[in-house]
Amino acid sequence: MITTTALTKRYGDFTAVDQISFTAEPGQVLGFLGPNGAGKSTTMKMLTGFLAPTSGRATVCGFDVEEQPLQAKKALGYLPEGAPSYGEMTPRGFLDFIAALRGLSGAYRKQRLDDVIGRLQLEGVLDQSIDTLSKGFKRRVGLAQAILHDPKVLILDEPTDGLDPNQKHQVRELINAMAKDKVIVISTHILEEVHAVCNRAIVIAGGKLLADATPAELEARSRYHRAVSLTAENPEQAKTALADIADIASIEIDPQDRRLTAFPKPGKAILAAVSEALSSRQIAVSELQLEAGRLDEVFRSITLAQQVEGRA
Ligand SMILES: Nc1ncnc2c1ncn2[C@@H]1O[C@H](COP(=O)(O)OP(=O)(O)OP(=O)(O)O)[C@@H](O)[C@H]1O
Repeated sequence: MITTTALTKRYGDFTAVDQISFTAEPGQVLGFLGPNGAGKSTTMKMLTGFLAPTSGRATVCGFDVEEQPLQAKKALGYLPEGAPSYGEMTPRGFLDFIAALRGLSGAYRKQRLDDVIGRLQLEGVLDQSIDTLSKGFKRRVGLAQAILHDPKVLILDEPTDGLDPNQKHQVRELINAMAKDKVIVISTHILEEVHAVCNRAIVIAGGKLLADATPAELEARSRYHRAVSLTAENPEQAKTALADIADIASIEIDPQDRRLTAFPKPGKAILAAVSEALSSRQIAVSELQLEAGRLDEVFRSITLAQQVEGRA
C-alpha cells in the first residue's frame, strides 16, 4: 500500500507539486494523467525517495519514505523517466549488478533473472552494451530492473514511452499480469493506456490533484456519455428524423467526417428511441454506437479549466 499526505515540492516560488494526497491498495493500477509539466514525475520521485518533499509525506508498505528509506526502497521498484544510466554495461551485467544491490542470491536470484529476461524478451540483447540498444530495448531493460526483486509496489514513469505498438501491448500485458497483488502506479500521456491497464486514474495539472476516479467514472463526466453516434448516407435527413425525440438535448453533425451525434438530456437513455425513429423512417445507417464517454474530452476539460484558474 502507498499513501501520500499533502505531498508538496517547491522550487523557489514555483510549486511543482501542490499538496497531493491519495492512498493506493494492492490490486490497483493507478494511472497518473496530466499534461507536460503537471508534476507527475516529481510526485513519483518523492514517492520513491529520489527527491525530498518540501512538505508532506509519503509511505510505502507502511514505511515513511524519508524516515525509513531502506525499508521503503526494498518494497518498491522504480522505472524512472528515460533509460537506465549505465550505458556502457550490457543488460546481463546491469541486471546482475541490480540483483546484487537488491541482495538476491542463489537459486532465487537465477529464477528472478530468468523470469525478467524472459518476460521482457531480452535474450537476444543480453551481451550488447545498453548504449547501443534501441529506445524500446533500453526501456525494457529499465523495466526489468524495476521488477527484478518482485516488489510489492511498482512506480513506472511512462513505461511504454518509445515502444512500438507491439511492444506497448506486451508491456501492458505484463503490467496486467503483475497487477493482482501489487500496487502499480504508472504515469502516461496516452489515454488509451488508461483503458488498457488502469483501474483508477488520478488527473494532475499545475501540481494539483484534480480528479481521482475509475476510468469509467471519468468517462461518465464526458458530454458524450450515453450519446448515440452514427454514420448515415444522409446525416441531415437522419437529424430531421430524430428531431422529435423528447429526451435528446442536441444533435451535432461533425463537419469533417459527417458523423452525427445525438446527446441525451441528463440521465436519459436515447438509444432505443433513436433506433426506432431511424428504422420507422427507413433511414439507412451504416453504423450506430452508444458512446461510453470520451476520456480525451474529459481530460481536456479538467486540465484546461485548471490552466485558466492558474492564470487568474
Ligand atoms: N529541479 C527543478 N527546478 C525547477 N523546476 C523544476 C525542477 N524539476 C522539475 N521542475 C518543474 O516542475 C514541474 C513539474 O515537472 P514534472 O517533471 O514533474 O512534470 P511531468 O508531469 O512529469 O511532465 P512530463 O509529462 O513532461 O514528463 C515542471 O514545470 C518542471 O519544469
